[in-house]
Amino acid sequence: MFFHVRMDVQLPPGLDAAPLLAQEKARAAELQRSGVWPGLWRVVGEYANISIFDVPTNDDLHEILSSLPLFPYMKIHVTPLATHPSKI
Ligand SMILES: O=C(O)C[C@H]1C=CC(=O)O1
Repeated sequence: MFFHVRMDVQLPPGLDAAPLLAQEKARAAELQRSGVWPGLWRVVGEYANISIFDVPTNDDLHEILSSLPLFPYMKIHVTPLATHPSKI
């Protein structure tokens, strides 16, 4: 099942984010290599991304998103995707 996910990152001022960003990058790479995170784009001009996740259930997606080291600092909006009847 595909999900369109937008993540907006808001780091608190004064936080030393370097270790967190390194952990996030490693976790994102792991999830991309495993195939569950097939799409990841930066939103131009914003500290945000648009992602596609391919996971079996809502619960799986929640588990993955909440495992991200930046999860406490992101506003996340999820759109579940269904097959379009006109898709060939
Ligand atoms: O930078 C971001 O958009 C937040 C997050 C998503 C992937 C990643 O490496 O960091």
